Amino acid sequence: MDYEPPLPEACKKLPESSLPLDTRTTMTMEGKPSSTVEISDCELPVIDLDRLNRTDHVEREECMKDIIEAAKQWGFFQVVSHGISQQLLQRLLLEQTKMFQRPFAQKSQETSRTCTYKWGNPFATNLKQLSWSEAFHILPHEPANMVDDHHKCMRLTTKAFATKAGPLAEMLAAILGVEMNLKSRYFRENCLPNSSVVRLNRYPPCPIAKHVFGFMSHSDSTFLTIVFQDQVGGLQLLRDGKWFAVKPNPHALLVNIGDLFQALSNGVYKSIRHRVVAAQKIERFSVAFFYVPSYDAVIESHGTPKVYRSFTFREYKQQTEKDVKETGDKVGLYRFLL
Ligand SMILES: O=C(O)CCC(=O)C(=O)O
Ligand SMILES: [Fe+2]
Repeated sequence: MDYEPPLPEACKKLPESSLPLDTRTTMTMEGKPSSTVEISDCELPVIDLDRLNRTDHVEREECMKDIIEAAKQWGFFQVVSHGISQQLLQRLLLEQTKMFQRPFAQKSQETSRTCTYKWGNPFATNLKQLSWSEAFHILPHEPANMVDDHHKCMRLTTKAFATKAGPLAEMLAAILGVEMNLKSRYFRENCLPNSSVVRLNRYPPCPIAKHVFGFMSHSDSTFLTIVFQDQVGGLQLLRDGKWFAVKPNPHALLVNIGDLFQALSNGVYKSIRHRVVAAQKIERFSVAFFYVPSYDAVIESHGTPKVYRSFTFREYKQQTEKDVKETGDKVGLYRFLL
């Protein structure tokens, strides 16, 4: 199909990586990824955010405690009653599908400051680093250069989603910040709507799913990430040295702690490595909302003794981009250890 990025050709140019056993998966009848014995499902905490609206303050505080505990113990959790309607999420999925169904040649030209098309990993040094996927990186609140009607609908829907996801992220971040006596205005001042980023992800069917990931193992360079995924599955997270599959929950959004919150909390909240296993016969879609600050924001560890030195978000981005260019992967927070 002329809309597929040339992932098979990119694979041929890369050496095989020796994948550890735990990365193997088998396929179900429908070609969905399913775990072999090495990978178990994990029951991520599901937090009902409606409890924050209760008049009973004990209920509200219990809910905040659950959020804080999930961020400490898991670094990943699910939220329901999150305030983003199913209608909007389904529209986003539809618009995203249409964007990806345009010819590859047309998608590749999408390189404006506010919307960039990416596929694979141009800096991969082996198959394990390739990422069998394509994505649009969008600055949802910036004025867009609307190329066509598809584009226009996708941008408007992405903006509507970000308009809801931003305040949701800010509320969760503020709750998590209380635990480390962070000033209540820290996130409001540093994470303005126009610094957030949305990534629309598509994972094409992958004939060599045993040799390549849909999305290589990584942690997010964010405070928080909010993910909406379809029902295909494939997301896995690393916990106590073992990979676990995250079962899609149609009513929930996923929330994960990113590197910046791990640094800010002096390592109390965990930015967990995660990856996506490719499916052999079906495509998968997801949308990630990245809650990040402006480039000048200072990330300073709150705790003693400090584990990380202070850095600006600009410094962090520059360092991770340099590492990715040189090695195919980012080193991340390790670079900022004291
Ligand atoms: O597709 C997913 O479920 C996760 C995507 C992801 O990890 C990311 O975009 O950073
Ligand atoms: Fe991620």
